[in-house]
Amino acid sequence: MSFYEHIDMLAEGGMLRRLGPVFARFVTSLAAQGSDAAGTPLALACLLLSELEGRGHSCLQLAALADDPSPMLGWSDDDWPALCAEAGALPQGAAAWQAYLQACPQVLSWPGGADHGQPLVLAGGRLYLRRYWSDENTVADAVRGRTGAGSAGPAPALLRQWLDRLFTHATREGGVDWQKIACAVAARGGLAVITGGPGTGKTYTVARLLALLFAVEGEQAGNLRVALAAPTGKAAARLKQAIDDALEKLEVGLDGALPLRALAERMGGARTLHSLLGARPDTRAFRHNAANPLDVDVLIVDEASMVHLEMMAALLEALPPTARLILLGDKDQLASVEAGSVLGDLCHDAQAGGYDAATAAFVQAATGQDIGPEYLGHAGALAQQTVMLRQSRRFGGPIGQLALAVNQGDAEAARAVLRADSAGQLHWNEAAQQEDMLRLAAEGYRPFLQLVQQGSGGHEHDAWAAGVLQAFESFRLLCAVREGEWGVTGLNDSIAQRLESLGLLKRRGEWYVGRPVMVTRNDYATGVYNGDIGLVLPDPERAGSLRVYFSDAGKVRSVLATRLRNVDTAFAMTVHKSQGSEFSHTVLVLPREASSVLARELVYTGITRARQRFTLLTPNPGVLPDAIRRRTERTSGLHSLLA
Ligand SMILES: Nc1ncnc2c1ncn2[C@@H]1O[C@H](COP(=O)(O)OP(=O)(O)OP(=O)(O)O)[C@@H](O)[C@H]1O
Repeated sequence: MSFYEHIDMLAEGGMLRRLGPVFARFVTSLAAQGSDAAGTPLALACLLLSELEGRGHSCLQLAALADDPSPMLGWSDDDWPALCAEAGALPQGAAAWQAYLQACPQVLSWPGGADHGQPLVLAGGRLYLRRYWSDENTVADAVRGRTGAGSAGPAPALLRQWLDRLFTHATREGGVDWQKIACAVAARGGLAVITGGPGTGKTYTVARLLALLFAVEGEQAGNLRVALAAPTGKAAARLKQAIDDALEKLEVGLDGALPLRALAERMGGARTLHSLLGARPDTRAFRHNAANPLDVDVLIVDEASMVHLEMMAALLEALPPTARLILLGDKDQLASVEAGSVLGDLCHDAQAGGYDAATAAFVQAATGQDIGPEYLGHAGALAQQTVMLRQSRRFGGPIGQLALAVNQGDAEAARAVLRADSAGQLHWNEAAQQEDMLRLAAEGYRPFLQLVQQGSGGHEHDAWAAGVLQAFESFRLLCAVREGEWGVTGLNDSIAQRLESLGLLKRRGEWYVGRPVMVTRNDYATGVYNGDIGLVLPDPERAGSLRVYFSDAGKVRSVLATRLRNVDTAFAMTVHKSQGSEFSHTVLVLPREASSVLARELVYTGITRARQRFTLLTPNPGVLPDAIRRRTERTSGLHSLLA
């Protein structure tokens, strides 16, 4: 078999993205040497690069080409050696690959090479698709510009005066109040990254930061343009609600010293990043960019772990240099579905701290606190603007212990927590059958479906729909994979069948009352975005017609069902798509077979979606320790660019 026949066959069999062979042929053909037999080392590199891009990596380390990337790709042991043999004489080792690629006319060697718009870029021992190379540089340049020397903020004494009033709770974080430090640090620069697990007070902190920024503005506070955003509508709505509530309480706590409620009202709603940047149909370009920047002084972005590289680059480009950016998120969660692991890369030093003497002195002056010696060091400028919140206020119980054990990669501890008595908060069905899953789903979805069946009963239709949407949020079934016996696609169908057999649903064709749907593609005409979740309910205006109801920044919005084209049923959804949401009872279903996608970050993200109850279903209990031990590594050059 020839190299190209082999890769076509792998693509046919689903082992490779279909794009890979097409891309490999396209790039090799550019140098007019592209008969199917020629240029195969480059074709091999393109194939691997395309495959990795599809799995969220922003580039390819040449070392991976020189080694066997099969474990990273989850391939069988035979395919890579076979492809290498078919590709002919290959460069041996990373240095030889470097020399070979540098000589290819399709590759821009950076720095130093002449730029003719080549599709590939070789930089720092990494091979990139040009787009990601450019995005990584945009992000790195913007981060450097926003964290470099010269960023001046209000005087530490002024910060101290307000911070002492805003943080009146006793310090509980082992003597260091990281929340207060986060506020001080964020107030002094053009960029701050605040990371922490669920319930560590990211929103609590950012509400106080806003109050602080308003306070130091004095009489000009009303002119401060603040924007709140998140990758999904749901996360945006949660952020807005939490900030409004916190500012309202703070105004009372400060005896009216700051008109925080009025300022919160002026801020307006929170938006998705797509809508903030002005996404347009049929183009990747946004309405807001460097030439038409966003009209903001402070931008707060929640759930930043979900923001992919391309979006972060677009956001930073559209942000005026004078504006302050605050990124909030949990660095340990799954990275974005699309390429990049931006928050993880930005938080490289967050755990260790690495604060230098200047930061320590500033923190002492602005908060009255000493950063413990264990957190001092010489990390870079970004680390000086990064704070990790370390104590969970909401997650102290068994769910929190489980999340911690998983995050630390301690499979034994995770098993022990799961098996211990947790007063009903944790449950592990170690040898789950489909029937167990169906029983749980019926029990979990019954309350919302009963509300649906009761109908609005003469009440205001939108208020009723809001209640149904809220009831739907109390339970969710999350899967690790899409396909197979324990994947989203099959489970959705079986759950719908079960609910129908129990008389909770009446399915008639694709659209039926009570069907939860997840939008799978941005649709600008109807204003729904990838990841939005809605419920199919009757149209109050037209008998027999159905609408899909979405919760949008605290309000209810609906779209005629037949206008939505790209949706999936969402009784079961992937852990990836559940990011940014929390449910009272979350059920995580792992598949029977271990795989490269089944990793620690996925299990951690699944667990931390649970507010009060977490149930784990494993048809094969052995996959759990395996998943906890495996880390998802994403290749990216961002950390090196920032170092
Ligand atoms: N310093 C504090 N003192 C008292 N209560 C606090 C403090 N910090 C946070 N809380 C409370 O703990 C709970 C969790 O805080 P918050 O919602 O801000 O966490 P979070 O990190 O944003 O969580 P998530 O990632 O799940 O959104 C809230 O009820 C909040 O009011």
